[in-house]
Amino acid sequence: MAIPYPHFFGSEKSAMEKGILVHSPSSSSSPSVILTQDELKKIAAYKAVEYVESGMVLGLGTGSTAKHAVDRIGELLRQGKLKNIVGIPTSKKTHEQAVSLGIPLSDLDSHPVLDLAIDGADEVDPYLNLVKGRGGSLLREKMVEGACKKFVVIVDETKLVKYLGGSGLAMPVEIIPFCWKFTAQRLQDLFEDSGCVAKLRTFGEKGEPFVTDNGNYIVDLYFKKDIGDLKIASDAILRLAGVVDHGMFLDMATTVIIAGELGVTVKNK
Ligand SMILES: O=C(CO)[C@H](O)[C@H](O)COP(=O)(O)O
Repeated sequence: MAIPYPHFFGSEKSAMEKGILVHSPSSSSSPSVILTQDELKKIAAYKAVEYVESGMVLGLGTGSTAKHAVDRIGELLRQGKLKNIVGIPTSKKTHEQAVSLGIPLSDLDSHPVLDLAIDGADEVDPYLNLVKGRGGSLLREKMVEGACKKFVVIVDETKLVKYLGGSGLAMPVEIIPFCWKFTAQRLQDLFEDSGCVAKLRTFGEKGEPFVTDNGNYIVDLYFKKDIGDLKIASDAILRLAGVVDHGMFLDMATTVIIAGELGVTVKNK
């Protein structure tokens, strides 16, 4: 059940202190809350940071939701409320953000086991399987988050889907640049029955290929129908030479925090 915002923050006043817009219609004793999508992301992120304890080795996610969590960790370190944190960033962008906030950083070579990772997601299914990587960082995210004892996912409610691929938006696959058209075609053929269309991710007016932090390309898969058994789909993609990894994060999330219009819901595995 969702915890409504004023209750979630302790009171309407403390919700406002945290920068959350709360309206109390004079005709009603129960206040309503109007929140932007970014405010919802921030609420989920702040809730996740409550799981962080001093001395932890932390996976730092990538994207607009994870950014709020990293900012909050930096703030708590600055205030002395958290101490001895070691962060392992999941992208160059998050690395830069963490450095700017003074968060001490390390890597998986030095810290192969992490206490906790916090990251956003593009889709969350009812079994807490995820699609990630629309921000292009899926490979490092999967490496870091796969090495964590706990993986807390933070989303606003628009990310909830009945099945992965169900949003109609991209399911990213990281591939090597060599003969990318060949690999993209093989990926599309693999999911022909689901009406799959594979598109190279590009950016800018000239449509340059988007290049990941690892020097690879991303092919986005769009499905018209459910792709069925996710483990079978995952294995089939990973068997293709030329594929590095895909954005399905199966059975990895231990907790998902969902911020919605009516409040925050925490789902545990
Ligand atoms: O997987 C990711 C980046 O590779 C992001 O976590 C995902 O795209 C969600 O992003 P946002 O929080 O901006 O909605």
